[in-house]
Amino acid sequence: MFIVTAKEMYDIDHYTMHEAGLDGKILMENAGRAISGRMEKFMDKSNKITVFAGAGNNGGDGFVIARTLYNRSYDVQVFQVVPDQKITGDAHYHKLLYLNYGGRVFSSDDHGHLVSRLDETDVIVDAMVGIGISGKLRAPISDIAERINQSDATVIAVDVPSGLPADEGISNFQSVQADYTYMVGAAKMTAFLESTSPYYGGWEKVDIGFPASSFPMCSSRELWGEEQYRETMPEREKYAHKGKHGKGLIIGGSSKMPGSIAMAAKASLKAGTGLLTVASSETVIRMIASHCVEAMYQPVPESDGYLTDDPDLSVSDYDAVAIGVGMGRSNRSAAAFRHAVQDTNGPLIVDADGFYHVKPLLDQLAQREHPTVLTPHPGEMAELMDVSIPEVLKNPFRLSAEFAEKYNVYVILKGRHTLITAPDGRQAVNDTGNPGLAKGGSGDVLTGIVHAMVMQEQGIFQALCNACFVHGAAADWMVENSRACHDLMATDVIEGISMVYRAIS
Ligand SMILES: NC(=O)C1=CN([C@@H]2O[C@H](COP(=O)(O)OP(=O)(O)OC[C@H]3O[C@@H](n4cnc5c(N)ncnc54)[C@H](OP(=O)(O)O)[C@@H]3O)[C@@H](O)[C@H]2O)[C@@H](O)CC1
Ligand SMILES: [K+]
Repeated sequence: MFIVTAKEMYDIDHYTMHEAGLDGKILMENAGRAISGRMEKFMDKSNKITVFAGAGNNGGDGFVIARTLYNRSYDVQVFQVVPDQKITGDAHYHKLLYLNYGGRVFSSDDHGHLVSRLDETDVIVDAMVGIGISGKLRAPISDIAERINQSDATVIAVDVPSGLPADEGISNFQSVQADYTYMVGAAKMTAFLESTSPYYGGWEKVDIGFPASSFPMCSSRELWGEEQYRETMPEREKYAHKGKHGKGLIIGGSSKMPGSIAMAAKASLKAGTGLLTVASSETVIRMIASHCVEAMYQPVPESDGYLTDDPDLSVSDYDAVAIGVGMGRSNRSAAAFRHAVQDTNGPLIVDADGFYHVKPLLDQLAQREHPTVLTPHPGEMAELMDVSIPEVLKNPFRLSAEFAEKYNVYVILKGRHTLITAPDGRQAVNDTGNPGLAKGGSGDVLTGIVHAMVMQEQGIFQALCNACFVHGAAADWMVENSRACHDLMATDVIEGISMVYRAIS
């Protein structure tokens, strides 16, 4: 499923109508039919349905929904939230059809009727404003949005909840709070932002006949779910040997944080790494070796509990190197970090305290011949980019793309909707995961899975998307079967990896 901005959606729309030749009235018919069909699955004929219709094509969708349900004997009333003369074009055509079929349209200025109808309404359809919004919701629609939000009825939003644009970057907004949103044709960006996604309620995309080829032409952003995982995840070959699945190195750990690297190592092995070496101080290795007996261990010198550089550590011998987990922010480790950046001869994954060490080296990353992968959460991303955390949360798509392109890195911006970005601008939002993952250790486990995935045969971007998918799906499996979000531990997620591999292949 593609994720679009308003401009991209209008480009898809323009291509469909002017290149492919499908009439806009038919697109609108398809949108309204698809949404009313979905609504019928949870409604019965005793339900009273009230449609709020605006002037644009979003309102036009509302008139089709009203006509379709009215024609199937539902109790439907439409409240028009703009004067008659504002309804033009395809929306006007569908308003007339609705009237010709015998439907009735009321003005939302008739407050008495509006209030009494809302009192008896079971289902509200919000078709006031769609992706054509500009600025904050204006009166009288803003007042109606407030009334809708106070009502006990189930609120169904058409395309977006009125008040939300498709694009990221907003901070001052007022929106309808939907129970469920039917997004038309493609998912909209704001369905994945921390501040705006709750207004969508549950959601799904409805297909209305846009040509399949128009989406990749206009957007390079996808939602990554089971379908994409199944299509791209390589199968384990029957006669493969351990060398075929990657010889990996993880560097990190400090005496105060020995567990992080243990979890990353375990997750890497569980996710498929063929041969794994863990480079850390002897103190750390003593603490963790019995917890991950399958790994090999390479002691490096330490100072005051932090690892220091070992010039003899041949990082170039490994297929992929992950560095940073549990490493701490001591300058004693800076040389070890530089060593890894300069000499790694394959994908390099940087996480956690690694960001502190990588910041002065960002220009060097841009020169690396092999992929570099950074896996920050929003706080770390803000530090890397010298912006505020709210700024990252407001513009995750744009900032990730700018950073990835500037420094030639892949970025995994972690969060409820983890966002994966390639240096060439491709982006994917991971579709799995649950609040149980908001816990210490989750990131270490993800680093381990990413480390394993980049060594399996698949494109690097797909590898990162699949790593995020498996991480979230492992957590989902555990929460569905044996844990709750409250007690899910990072080590449980490692166990869950097996279940994902067994269940989905
Ligand atoms: N062919 C397609 O693309 C398809 C699109 N489809 C549907 O069309 C939708 C896009 O339609 P669209 O472009 O007509 O814009 P739309 O969202 O109805 O908004 C425009 C209206 O909003 C108003 N308005 C603006 N800002 C406002 C504010 N702050 N506060 C209050 N009002 C505000 C603005 O008023 P004005 O500024 O003109 O006075 C104007 O009346 C899309 O989301 C999908 O549902 C489907 O039918 C399938 C095919
Ligand atoms: K809407």
